[in-house]
Amino acid sequence: MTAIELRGVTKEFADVTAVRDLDLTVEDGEVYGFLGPNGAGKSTTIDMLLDLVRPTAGTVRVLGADVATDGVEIRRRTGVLPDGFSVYDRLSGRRHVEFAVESKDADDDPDALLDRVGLDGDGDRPAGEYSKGMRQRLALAMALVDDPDLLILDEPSSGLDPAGAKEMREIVRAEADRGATVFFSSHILEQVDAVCDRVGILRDGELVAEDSVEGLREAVGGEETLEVAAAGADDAAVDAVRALAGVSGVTRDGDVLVVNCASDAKTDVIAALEDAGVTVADFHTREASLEDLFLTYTEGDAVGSESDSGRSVSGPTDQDSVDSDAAAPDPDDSDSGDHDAPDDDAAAEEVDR
Ligand SMILES: Nc1ncnc2c1ncn2[C@@H]1O[C@H](COP(=O)(O)OP(=O)(O)OP(=O)(O)O)[C@@H](O)[C@H]1O
Repeated sequence: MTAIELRGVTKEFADVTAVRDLDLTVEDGEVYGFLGPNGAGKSTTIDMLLDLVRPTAGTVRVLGADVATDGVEIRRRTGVLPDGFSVYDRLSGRRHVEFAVESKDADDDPDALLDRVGLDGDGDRPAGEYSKGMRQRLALAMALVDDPDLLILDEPSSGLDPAGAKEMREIVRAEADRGATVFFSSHILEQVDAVCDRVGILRDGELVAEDSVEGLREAVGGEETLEVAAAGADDAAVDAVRALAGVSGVTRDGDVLVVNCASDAKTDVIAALEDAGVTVADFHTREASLEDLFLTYTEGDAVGSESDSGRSVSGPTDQDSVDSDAAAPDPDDSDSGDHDAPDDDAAAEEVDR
């Protein structure tokens, strides 16, 4: 069975197309890393999986059901770690987990879940005293309630220290071993390496690559990163480099141009810069890191180009938005249902983030 299936999904907010004609399939039991730079459309896609935002076009199916009509059943089987999780300051961490257990009518031991996410000993403290990383751990404990068939984690490593990020990866792997499907977003490729079966890279709302991390590496194989100290390089010089055969991306890091290119294109790069009147003070190559790989897919045309996507990128607006405080439980609201999703009749047309 497919755990997640998006077909031709587009989401437009006023003059911003956040997601564009997206086809995406995640199979049952897969760990899928959903990557992209800031503003690529990851959270919007996740909001559509949760029916917090309705697509402008296309269909969204989760766990074999239509999110628009079967939201209650889907949410019962799904654990969510939302972006920007907010806590109830005065309530203890344990009370948050208890609430998640009650809202799913489950029988998990809250202390066992707190223990699992490394919050043993902190369960009695008010969550308002928790650090950012502790809040993230708490959100994960709540997402794990009732052994969900699908875990949707939005930037789960955000705020975690390296040990916390490693523990998060171990939990993700353990959940997959149990048979759960895990879909999580990140803008850091390192965090999904070693834990994801497959990675999809989103850029300007479109899926620009989808493969295992190893497959992505192979796809850009033979590439090297050339760092050129070229203080005087203007946009025309950068464009000349970008136009060369064998060059897949150019970014600027201060006075240094970082060029992803085939190894036999290096001399052409230097020659093109010199032809453009640029004095090359120094250059060297470095091994492709995961970060380079990510940049190759997401920022290949980022330097010196006018908005090449044709997309107007403005900040979120309040237009047509509703306030959706879906992240934290409301212990005073006995009808509030799952902590991680709105009631059906409250399904938000748009989310104010
Ligand atoms: N409610 C909204 N109203 C208007 N524009 C929005 C709204 N929500 C998102 N957008 C826009 O849609 C685009 C994608 O945003 P989204 O939050 O989905 O990106 P993201 O990949 O999750 O980014 P980040 O990594 O920074 O969280 C951005 O241009 C953003 O400004």
